[in-house]
Amino acid sequence: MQSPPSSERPERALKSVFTSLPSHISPALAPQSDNADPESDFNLHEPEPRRQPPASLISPAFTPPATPGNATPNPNREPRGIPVDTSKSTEQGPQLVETLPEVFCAVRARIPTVTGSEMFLHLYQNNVDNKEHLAIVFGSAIRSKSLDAPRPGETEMDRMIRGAYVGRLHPGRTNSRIEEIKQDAGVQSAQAAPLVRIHSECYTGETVWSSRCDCGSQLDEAARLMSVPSNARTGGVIIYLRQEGRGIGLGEKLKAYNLQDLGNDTYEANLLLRHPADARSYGLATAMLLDLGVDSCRLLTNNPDKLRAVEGPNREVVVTERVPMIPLAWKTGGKQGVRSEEVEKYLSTKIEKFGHLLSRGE
Ligand SMILES: Nc1nc2c(ncn2[C@@H]2O[C@H](COP(=O)(O)OP(=O)(O)OP(=O)(O)O)[C@@H](O)[C@H]2O)c(=O)[nH]1
Repeated sequence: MQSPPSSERPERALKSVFTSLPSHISPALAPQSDNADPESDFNLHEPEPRRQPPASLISPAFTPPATPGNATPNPNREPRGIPVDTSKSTEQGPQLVETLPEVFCAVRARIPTVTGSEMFLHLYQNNVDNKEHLAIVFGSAIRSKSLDAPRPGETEMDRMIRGAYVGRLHPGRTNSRIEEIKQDAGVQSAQAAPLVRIHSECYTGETVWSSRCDCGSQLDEAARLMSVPSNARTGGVIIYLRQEGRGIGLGEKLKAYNLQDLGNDTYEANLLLRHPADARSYGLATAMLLDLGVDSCRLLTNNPDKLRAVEGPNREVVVTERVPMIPLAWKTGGKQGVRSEEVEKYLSTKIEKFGHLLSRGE
């Protein structure tokens, strides 16, 4: 069932949630008016404010993404891309940032993974928050423009230490070979659209084994798909955004979990805490993709809001295909992935209330 556009959903849902508030929930939690509370960390109708996030939203200093899973669930049944043309969409989409943030890749390093595949971890800084957002890049042809650009006064050793080199580092190497960087950039522009996943940080699902959601196995599966030969040819990127708990932060997400144990779903729990059902934005992802030379992509997602939001306000990045993100437990008949009563409810809520493009038969 297609749910209403995201911009209409919160208010409508608020009414039904608050008219049926259980007696143990304080009426103080209810919003004071139809508009978002000006004191609130988030406003449903305004673009994300350009200021330092409150302390409660700052994620732990570094939450490393889980290493990719090492088994192939079903190599003969990889999800097939579905062509999309978001420019023809008549539905009201998600709220978009007006201008793209500025991003800057400070450093990258080669990371060999436990599966044997290799990726380059790119650490980004930006002008809208003080978090270290990451791009996990599969394949050597996708390169960051801001990383490769020469920096004043730097030596060849400086360049190699911050990862602005081509090929591989080895003991005794003395040159980052700037000319080859330019050649690589030319090759990149001729390539087909790479597979892209925009992943939002989930400390509970990726690090401390939570079975309330399938975020950890989604991250593993995205990394696995980027390494299969058909995708390895185009290269792949996982943009890892530090917007924990759909943007409400870890502390608030833990409160939401307690509200879920009290009988609310993930959607209602956010509203009871006076947050939007989904407080994320994707302007940083768009800007990071552009910095990586990716102006069209095949996007691995079921989330219709993400599909349009990642393109940016002026369709700076075009999504040519949507590749479904099928839960690993469904795909493998429960042999891999997350299985629990909670994750089933989490997935049902995504479909029924967030309008995710996923059905039980997949
Ligand atoms: N507030 C809140 N956030 C949650 C909950 N469960 C998971 N999350 C967060 O949801 C985010 C994961 O969503 P994603 O997998 O990136 O994206 P999605 O909207 O589910 O869409 P897909 O691309 O189809 O997976 C992470 O930031 C998690 O921390 C929950 O119960 N409440």
